[in-house]
Amino acid sequence: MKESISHCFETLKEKSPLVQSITNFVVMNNTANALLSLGASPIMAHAKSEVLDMVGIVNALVINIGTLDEYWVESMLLAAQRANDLGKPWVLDPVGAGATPYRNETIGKLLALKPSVIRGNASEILSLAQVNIKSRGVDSIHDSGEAVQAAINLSKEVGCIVCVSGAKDFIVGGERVVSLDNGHPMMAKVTGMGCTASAIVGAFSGVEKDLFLATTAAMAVLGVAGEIAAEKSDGPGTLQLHLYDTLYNLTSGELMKRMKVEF
Ligand SMILES: Nc1ncnc2c1ncn2[C@@H]1O[C@H](COP(=O)(O)OP(=O)(O)OP(=O)(O)O)[C@@H](O)[C@H]1O
Ligand SMILES: Cc1ncsc1CCO
Ligand SMILES: [Mg+2]
Repeated sequence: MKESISHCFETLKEKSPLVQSITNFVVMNNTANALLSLGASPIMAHAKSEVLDMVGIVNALVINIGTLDEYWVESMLLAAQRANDLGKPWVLDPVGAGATPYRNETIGKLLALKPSVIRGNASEILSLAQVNIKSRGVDSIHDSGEAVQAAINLSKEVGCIVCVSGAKDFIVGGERVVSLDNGHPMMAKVTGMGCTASAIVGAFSGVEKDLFLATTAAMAVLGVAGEIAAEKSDGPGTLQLHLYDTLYNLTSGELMKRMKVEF
């Protein structure tokens, strides 16, 4: 698996996938910069007048409901349907799932369109799997390990790959589960680190057809880059900056050496 992940990483650098994000106002800049540093090419586009054409030219689509509103939700549904029609992968980041009825209703509509990959924190994945939980905004109040069974159920129900992020990241494809033990607690103190994770999952999905592998590779790269960056940082501000530099300079050798992956 480590070799396949490393190969995926090389392919991404070589192909520089174009990734469309319909994402939230908070993280547009962070995620675009992270994708560029990694070697992918970001485009943020949500106008209903262009969304169908845009999905036509990109390698993957990421839909993140962080700062959703009525207009944006219509764009998201149009874009997801278009990606399905064209057989292109799309990633759902269900930010703040469970926090309000409007978020839940929107997530229901997006789930009906069957995302290729769902990436969320533990509280969000528990909420999507309809485990009756309380959620408190965008930050998880559960450990990722608590949401693994929910992720398995969700993966089977929707027929997609599910990633639960947190101290450990779990990637689930039906009965297959992989865990990654990289990263650093300070990563949770930079806004939109999870949104960046989802964007990177989009980038890998744009170059690797095996979406279980693509998702695992994406989370391994962010985990490894995050922990290297954290070692050089005094706090979340410099972590954000060091993350770009680390993504830019990361080699497949360093990735292989640092990656802690378990079945
Ligand atoms: N305690 C931790 N230890 C190691 N890595 C962590 C920890 N918490 C988060 N991470 C890493 O941070 C990244 C983002 O995951 P997180 O679960 O915090 O996303 P999120 O809650 O959706 O974030 P946001 O909503 O701010 O975008 C992942 O790569 C994850 O592995
Ligand atoms: C803080 C915040 N609020 C809506 S989206 C977002 C970014 C982290 O998910
Ligand atoms: Mg999130």
